[in-house]
Amino acid sequence: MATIKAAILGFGTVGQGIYHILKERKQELLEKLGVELEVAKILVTDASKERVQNTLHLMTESIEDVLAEPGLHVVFEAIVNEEPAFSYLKRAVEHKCHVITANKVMFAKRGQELEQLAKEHGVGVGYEASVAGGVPVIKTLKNILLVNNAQRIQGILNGTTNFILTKMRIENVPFEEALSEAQRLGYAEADPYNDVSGQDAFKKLMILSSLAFGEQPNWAEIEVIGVDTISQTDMEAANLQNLRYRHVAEIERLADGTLVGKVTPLLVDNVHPLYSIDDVNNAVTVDTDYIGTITLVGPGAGMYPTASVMVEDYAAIMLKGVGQAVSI
Ligand SMILES: NC(=O)C1=CN([C@@H]2O[C@H](COP(=O)(O)OP(=O)(O)OC[C@H]3O[C@@H](n4cnc5c(N)ncnc54)[C@H](OP(=O)(O)O)[C@@H]3O)[C@@H](O)[C@H]2O)C=CC1
Ligand SMILES: N[C@@H](CC=O)C(=O)O
Repeated sequence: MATIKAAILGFGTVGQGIYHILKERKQELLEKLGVELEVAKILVTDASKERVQNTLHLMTESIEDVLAEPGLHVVFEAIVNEEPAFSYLKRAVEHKCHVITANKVMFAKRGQELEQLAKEHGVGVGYEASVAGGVPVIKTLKNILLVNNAQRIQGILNGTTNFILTKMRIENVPFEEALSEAQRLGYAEADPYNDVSGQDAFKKLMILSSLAFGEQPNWAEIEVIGVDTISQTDMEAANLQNLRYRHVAEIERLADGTLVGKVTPLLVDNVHPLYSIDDVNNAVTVDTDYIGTITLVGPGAGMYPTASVMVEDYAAIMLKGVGQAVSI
């Protein structure tokens, strides 16, 4: 039986989730993939801090140390921001490792470059977790857009803001209190500005745009408005009219070929498809020419939903081969 070595970059909510799942599903992965997956290195900024029992010996603060691990086969990246994440994954790819990322800030900007590099080196890139947490929107789009053309994508792409809006509406708690709860539950970004300002949903929308339309619009032309402008008074007024606030990201290809998009709070009525999407859930609706409209719904953030789709990405690369795992 072959043992395959994995490294985890970042050991917060998502990185720890990957570690737990690889441990908990060791036997199932062995049966399904025919290999034993062993976490050989974990990269953090402070290697002296023990986050999970019996992992101190795996910790390092150096990417050189990670890449020096003999037989390293896959790198799971769950750190934050474009850099050093992109440079680390670039080096991992050049090292002939498959790379799996949850980092939408990096992937929105450098994803296409990373995929090209991976192709040249014959390794796979998984990025399901970078959009809508546990909702399998990336693999669904890859599967249906071989024949169908996407016309429009609309959705709730941020779990934290949907959680906040739901708590404010149902429990009448102030914005700040709902945000603290989202942070405690591991939904919010290290800097929650990205969630509440709409920047996190915007990056996810750009990743979907690359996949669905083969390109991204000019970022400067996309209007991005966060939920931090919504007060409890606004929420009460909406409630009285049986309307609900949703933070909606959308992008559409116009007849002249132009891509137009926006990220903004929207008041929806009870016949709108996003009306019933509460809590940390996300929803993504895709209009296509042949299938028509499909909607995917599920947890948009959190340790296990996010980490599990990263492990699924790796399993898919192992089972189907690199050609099918990388983006179309
Ligand atoms: N939380 C969620 O539900 C989801 C998160 N994501 C994405 O996954 C990524 C990780 O998120 P999350 O786990 O919540 O974040 P956390 O803040 O919980 O954890 C981040 C981890 O990355 C480490 N880290 C940060 N910068 C560096 C660096 N330069 N070098 C080495 N390690 C570094 C931190 O180390 P240290 O502990 O030493 O500070 C920490 O362990 C982000 O890109 C996020 O957008 C995607 C989908 C869902
Ligand atoms: N902070 C993000 C985490 C997942 O991408 C969110 O709340 O959606």
